[in-house]
Amino acid sequence: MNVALSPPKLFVRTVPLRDHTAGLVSRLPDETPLAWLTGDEGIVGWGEAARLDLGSEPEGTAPTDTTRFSEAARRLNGLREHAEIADEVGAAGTGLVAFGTFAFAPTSPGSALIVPRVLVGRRGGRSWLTTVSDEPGALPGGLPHTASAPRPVGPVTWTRGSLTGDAWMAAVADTVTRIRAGELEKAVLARDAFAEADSPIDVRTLLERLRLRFPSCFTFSVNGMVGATPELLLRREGDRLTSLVLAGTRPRGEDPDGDRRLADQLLASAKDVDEHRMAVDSLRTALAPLAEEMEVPRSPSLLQLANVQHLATRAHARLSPGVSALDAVAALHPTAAVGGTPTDTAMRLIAGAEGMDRGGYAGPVGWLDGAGNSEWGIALRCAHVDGARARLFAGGGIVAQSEPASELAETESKFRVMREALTDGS
Ligand SMILES: C=C(O[C@H]1C=CC=C(C(=O)O)[C@@H]1O)C(=O)O
Repeated sequence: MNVALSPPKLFVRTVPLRDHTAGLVSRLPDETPLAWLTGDEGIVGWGEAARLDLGSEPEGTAPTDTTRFSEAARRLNGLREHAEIADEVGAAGTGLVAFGTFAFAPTSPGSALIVPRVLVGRRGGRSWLTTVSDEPGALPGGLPHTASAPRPVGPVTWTRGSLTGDAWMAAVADTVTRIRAGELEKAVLARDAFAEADSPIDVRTLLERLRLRFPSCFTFSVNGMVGATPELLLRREGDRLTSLVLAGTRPRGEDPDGDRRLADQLLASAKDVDEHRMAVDSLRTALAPLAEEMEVPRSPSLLQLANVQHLATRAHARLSPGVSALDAVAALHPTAAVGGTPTDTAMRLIAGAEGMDRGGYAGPVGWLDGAGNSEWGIALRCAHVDGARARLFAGGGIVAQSEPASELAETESKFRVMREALTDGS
């Protein structure tokens, strides 16, 4: 684990921004853009006023170890205590904001919190600009640059992932056998795929395509992880927590009748309802010790996206005094929508069966401000983008009735999100 040096003193200023016309993505320069967007709203940032890299734990560490989250909280508090903040807006996402991404497994590298030099936000008809400087009085009152236009991605070459389709289906079959033998109830198995463009991928192009095609999802870019996830691990506003649990999937139909048939099948499928129930149970169990009140609907509803439809449960809770967003993230991750049931057994199975390290895939991704407001998605429908290369991820929940070929098809539907973002219009 990194040992924190004395945190830098940051001078933070948030001012209202009068120009509401420009889209948030169009504000971004092309280098290492930070983003959390829902449709036209959200926050974007660039530059690094502070970067907290959180180390990985040694092999053999318990798969549910939460050191990276407590380390993040401790170091972020250090930054906040030293910061001088002048916030003229005072809304969720103003003042000292950090974007973050956490690895799925405690032993994987890549967890980091980043405080951008510049942040632009928009929500509910208000826009704001936050600038972060190391010197008092050095804060610009307006936007410090004009962004260049996003570049098209160009031709992309695809190569297969860590496992072939057949090897991955064999891993699913083996998992089903272990589930039927009573070793566990559910495990979520994922696969990867690689794309290589002929020049560095402009993340802003991906962000714009993703937010337009998936306006109800959370389109993100943090530390190389880029995607549009439908799954909200948690939103914290004051003492209120909201979570959107997803598990259970069908593709979208070719026409309205076919689509409705697939939706009805999903809602009536004992296999999918059971898979979903386990994800909701894992949230309820993790949240109970942190919450004074909890409201979790008894049965799931339907969430339809451009590529797939899911069983969905929106849960609400009032957090007990003193429970921070990162406390809740540490408690909730990994839900059984990305891990399994029981969690520990599923995490060990995942580490052995997938033939790859998930990195930030299926880990928490999001942001938090100094007032405790925060949004964290589960990094799904995403890729790790590094220069001209992108590594895509997709997975599915495996239960006793799962069939390897349909699970493989489901991962293909989920890969479409990033495949199309990388190839649309080129
Ligand atoms: C693991 C993924 O999706 C999860 C979220 C929604 C539905 C899921 C499912 O039906 O298997 C998964 O639990 C993924 O997109 O890679």
